[in-house]
Amino acid sequence: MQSHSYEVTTVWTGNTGSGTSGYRDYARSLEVRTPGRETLPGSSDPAFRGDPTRWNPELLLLAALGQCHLLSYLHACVEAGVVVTAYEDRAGGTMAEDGAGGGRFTEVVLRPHVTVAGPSMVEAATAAHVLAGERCFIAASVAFPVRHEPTVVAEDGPRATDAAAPAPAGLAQVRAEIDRIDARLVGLLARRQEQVRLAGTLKTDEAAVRAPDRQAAVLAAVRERALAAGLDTGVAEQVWRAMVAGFVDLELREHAARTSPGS
Ligand SMILES: O=C(O)C(=O)C[C@]1(C(=O)O)C=C[C@@H](O)C=C1
Repeated sequence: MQSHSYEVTTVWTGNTGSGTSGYRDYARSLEVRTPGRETLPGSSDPAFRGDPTRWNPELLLLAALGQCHLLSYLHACVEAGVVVTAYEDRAGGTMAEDGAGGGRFTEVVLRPHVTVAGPSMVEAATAAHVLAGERCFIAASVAFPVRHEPTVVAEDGPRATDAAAPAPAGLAQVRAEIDRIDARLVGLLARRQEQVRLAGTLKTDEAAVRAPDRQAAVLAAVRERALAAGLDTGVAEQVWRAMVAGFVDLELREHAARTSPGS
């Protein structure tokens, strides 16, 4: 498992001369610094004597969740073949005080408004928010629900009748694109094969190689992804069944070679 480390420096800049001699005697100003970035002016929420022109921790928490969802979402859209052309999120959060000096966020709602290149992408673009929500590292790290109220629209005008739109592609052009996609798929399958081979070396017998439960889990996951991406689930299932059968055969051949007498 890969891990990543982060560091920021937070410096209080609000000593007005007498330090924290009294609740009203100091400013809440601070600076958040990290090498190579602009310094972020921070403060507390104005409800707690903060400066309304600076970033408070509550806003930064919303900003972290909003950024993280945006970035996870764009990636999920690439995988789903969805072309996003604009994204704007208006996130809101509720923090409740507990009456004893503490408090906690009870909920954050993200309201991303997304524009995609064409009407055929709207459904998959809406579904991609679910995957993005699951993958967002920051949402996965907080102890309150992060809800999504997304809206997705397609860019104006039916593309095919758009005067500026390119002429419909001929069969040769379409086939050239299919060939390019196939070339990428072959590369991905070669990478998959490496991992499958590795898995095979970690298995002790034929039953473990066949692993029907794992095959069912792979198919179920692919079905969900296909639904989210707008890929026909029947096509996805046929392709994956055939592909996994091929890899099981490969693993069985290699397993037999490893365990045959004299090998
Ligand atoms: O996950 C594994 O154990 C694999 O070996 C990979 C794989 C696959 O191609 O997805 C191949 C053989 C198993 O029957 C199950 C799944």
